[in-house]
Amino acid sequence: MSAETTSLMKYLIINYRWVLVCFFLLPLSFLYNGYFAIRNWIFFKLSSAPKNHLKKVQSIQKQVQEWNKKGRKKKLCTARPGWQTMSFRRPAYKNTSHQIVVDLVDVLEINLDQRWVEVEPMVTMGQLTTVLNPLGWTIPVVPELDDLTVGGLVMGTGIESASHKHGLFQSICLSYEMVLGDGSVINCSENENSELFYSVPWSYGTLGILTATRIRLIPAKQFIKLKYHAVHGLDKICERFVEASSCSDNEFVEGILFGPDRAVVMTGNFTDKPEPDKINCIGKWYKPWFFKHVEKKLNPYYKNDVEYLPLRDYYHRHTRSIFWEAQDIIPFGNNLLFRVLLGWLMPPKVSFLKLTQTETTKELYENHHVIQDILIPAKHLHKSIKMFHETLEVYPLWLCPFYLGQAPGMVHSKSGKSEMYVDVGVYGVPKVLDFKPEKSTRKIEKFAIDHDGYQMLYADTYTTKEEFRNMFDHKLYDKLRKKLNCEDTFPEVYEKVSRKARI
Ligand SMILES: Cc1cc2nc3c(=O)[nH]c(=O)nc-3n(C[C@H](O)[C@H](O)[C@H](O)COP(=O)(O)OP(=O)(O)OC[C@H]3O[C@@H](n4cnc5c(N)ncnc54)[C@H](O)[C@@H]3O)c2cc1C
Ligand SMILES: NC(=O)C1=CN([C@@H]2O[C@H](COP(=O)(O)OP(=O)(O)OC[C@H]3O[C@@H](n4cnc5c(N)ncnc54)[C@H](OP(=O)(O)O)[C@@H]3O)[C@@H](O)[C@H]2O)C=CC1
Ligand SMILES: CC(C)=CCC[C@@H](C)[C@H]1CC[C@H]2C3=C(CC[C@]12C)[C@@]1(C)CC[C@H](O)C[C@@H]1CC3
Repeated sequence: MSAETTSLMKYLIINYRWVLVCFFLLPLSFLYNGYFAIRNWIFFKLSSAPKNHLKKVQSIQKQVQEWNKKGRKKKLCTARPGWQTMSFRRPAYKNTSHQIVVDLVDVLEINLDQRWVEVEPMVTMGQLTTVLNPLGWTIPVVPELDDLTVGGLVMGTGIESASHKHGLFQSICLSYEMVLGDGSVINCSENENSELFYSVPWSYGTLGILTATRIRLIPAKQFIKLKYHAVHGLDKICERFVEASSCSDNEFVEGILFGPDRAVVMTGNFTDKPEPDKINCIGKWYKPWFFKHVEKKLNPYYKNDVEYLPLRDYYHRHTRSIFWEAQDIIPFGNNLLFRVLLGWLMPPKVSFLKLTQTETTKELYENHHVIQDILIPAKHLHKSIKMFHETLEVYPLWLCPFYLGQAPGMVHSKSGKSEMYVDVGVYGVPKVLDFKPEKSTRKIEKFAIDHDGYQMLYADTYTTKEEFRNMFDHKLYDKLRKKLNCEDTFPEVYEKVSRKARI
């Protein structure tokens, strides 16, 4: 192909990706989701899920036992296709691993007396809210994006705007059922095999295969009363955000920084008594993208600083626009006409976007786009925002507070006492002229390490193995790896998440 043709192709792929997305990926996403909704519903009406679970776990045990009999030639990972995982990259290690089929996609039991729900690891956040919310219950932390799986959230991490109260996703899990490298099944919780229980989070499936988990339930009301606080000036923004995060009356706290000195801090509470004229069904297909709606609150003209959002609309408020990523995929996606005509098909499935992205798209995102979540003690919030501005100048920034306790494991507060942390989510095109993926990311990683912080590992990590072990506490993890003979069974976490492990 001539150079002119190649550059024309690249131009079209980059500037007209929306054609593929709107005419193919949106309808396909709708059909795919529709199929699974019906399939789930049938399985639950038949209440077949709980009965099948034991058989499905035995099939995993059998796969592991056969792998053992054949001499444990390759290390284990799940057979979930790499294009389906909620991260920009694909796991390269799957091609050289022994893949275990983990077909565990169901909600098993809802125990309202003891207030827990038992789910299989491939259950998604969308599935769980569909099930629980109509019953008047919820899990305390509901990570955004429908397609996040419980297994991925347990083995990696999960966060949302209730995390300042309830912690990261692993803090709401009561127990895990796992198949170990020798094919045995083990249960762990705070009171049973507790060292394994605390080692599972952030272990990325390198201690065993998760087959079920019990998650705490709390009563849910049908609306969230959401207050928008427009704040100007970085000092005031940090002060207001940290104050809101520390206020126990707030059940939900979130911030969106629209520029170095302007933000909207949002505080929310459950309610069943909405003021009718202030109900905003923000999840409706024709409604503006949530972050765009929030941005308008910066304008003093928009007086309405209190709204009532239906619960599921609130939980998935960023899903339709994939936070603010959809604007780089469908630039006119927030246009009223588009929303009215095609908004009901949004969002395109992240996995389909990943499956269909060309080398050109990938290169564009690699060199001109950042997707990172850095977890920093709240006392360093001001410094971290300035660092992000100097290093990247990407806006909006997502600010999500979370309570980080002292529990042992790879991620815990490093100050000797529980403290408030903030997830600073950076998703977008850097405006700085000297952005270089590796150099800029390593600068952010160093800032995190130097300030007792962490990096979410769905994102690219350029840390060396030594820096990685410096960021994440491997003491208990190494002990369990040895105790469970994981050395020749599962790769280490670093071998699954490092930049070299993903393509
Ligand atoms: C455990 C469970 C899992 C579910 N998972 C999904 C899902 O993933 N996707 C989806 O679209 N809908 C799911 N549902 C929703 C279900 O299909 C109903 O729409 C929802 O439970 C509303 O309940 P109901 O009041 O109509 O009565 P029913 O659903 O008939 O439930 C009455 C009671 O029976 C028990 N029960 C019902 N179904 C199950 C089951 N499958 N397993 C165990 N106990 C059950 C529960 O205690 C429930 O409260 C689930 C429901 C339950 C209880
Ligand atoms: N709001 C939020 O909190 C958000 C979080 N995220 C990120 O997305 C991630 C989840 O993505 P998702 O696609 O659901 O997960 P993935 O499929 O990406 O899985 C993440 C890791 O968990 C391992 N894993 C998953 N299921 C099992 C299991 N049953 N047994 C053993 N190991 C398992 C995978 O191992 P293997 O490679 O062997 O399959 C993989 O290493 C989270 O960790 C989080 O970092 C992204 C967006 C929002
Ligand atoms: C809230 C937290 C903790 C994280 C949110 C992360 C998400 C914004 C990203 C996780 C995976 C990302 C992918 C994309 C956009 C941003 C995420 C959803 C793409 C859809 C961007 C376009 C590419 O072509 C494919 C990407 C797949 C992963």
